[in-house]
Amino acid sequence: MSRDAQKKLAAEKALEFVEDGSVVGVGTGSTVAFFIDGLARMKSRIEGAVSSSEQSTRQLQSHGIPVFDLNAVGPLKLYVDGADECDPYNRLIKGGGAALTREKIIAAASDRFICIIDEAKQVELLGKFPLPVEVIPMARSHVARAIADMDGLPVWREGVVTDNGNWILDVHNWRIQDPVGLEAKLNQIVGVVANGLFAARPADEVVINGQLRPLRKLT
Ligand SMILES: O=C[C@H](O)[C@H](O)[C@H](O)COP(=O)(O)O
Repeated sequence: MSRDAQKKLAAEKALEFVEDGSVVGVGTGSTVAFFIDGLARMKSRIEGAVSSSEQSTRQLQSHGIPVFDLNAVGPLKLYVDGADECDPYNRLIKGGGAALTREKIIAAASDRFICIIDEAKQVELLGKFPLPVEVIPMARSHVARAIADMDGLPVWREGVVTDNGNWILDVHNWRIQDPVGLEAKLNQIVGVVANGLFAARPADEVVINGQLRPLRKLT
C-alpha cells in the first residue's frame, strides 16, 4: 500500500471516534489533510473544530467547517493529529510542518489524542527525524549553543516563520533514550517556546494499518 493510502486509511479509522455534536481538535500535515476531508463528509453532525495551524484552518473553512478559538470551547474530547516519528510507547516527534506549539497545546487540552500515521513513522528509538524546537527569534543563537552543549546539532530552518511568529531549530544527532527527560530539559532553556517531543503527554492511541494501538505502559 502506498504511503498516501496508509495515511488515508488511518484518517478514516480516526473518523469513527468523532462524536456527534462535538468540537474536534484537528492537527496539521498531509495525514491530517485526509482526516479533514473526511470530516467534511460529516460536517452536519459536528459543531466544528479547533485548529492547530493556519494551514488546517484554511482547509477546514474551505469545507465550511466552523473553526473555534480553544479559549471559547474549553477542553476537547478528541484531538486527531499525525506525527513524524512514533515509538512503541506512543511517544512522538512532531513539528515537521512547524505547527508543534499549537499542536501541543491542543493535545494538552484534550481528553483523548489519537495519532494517525503510516508505517514509515514507526521507530524503536526517537531521534532519527531531526527534533524541531520552536524558539523566540532573538534567542536562536542562545538556544542553539545550549543544545550544542547537550551534544545536539541544531540547524536553523531558515525562511520558516511559525504561525506564532517564531523560528525553528531542527536538532540532529540525538538518539533519544529518555524522551520525557529531554522534553523537560529543552523546555528549561530560556527562549524555547516548545519542542517537538510529545512524551510527557503521548498519544492515547495510534492508528496504523487501520488498527487502533492503545497506549503501552512503560514497565
Ligand atoms: O508540524 C507538523 C505536524 O507535527 C505534523 O503532524 C507532522 O509533521 C506529520 O505530518 P505529515 O502527516 O505530513 O507527515
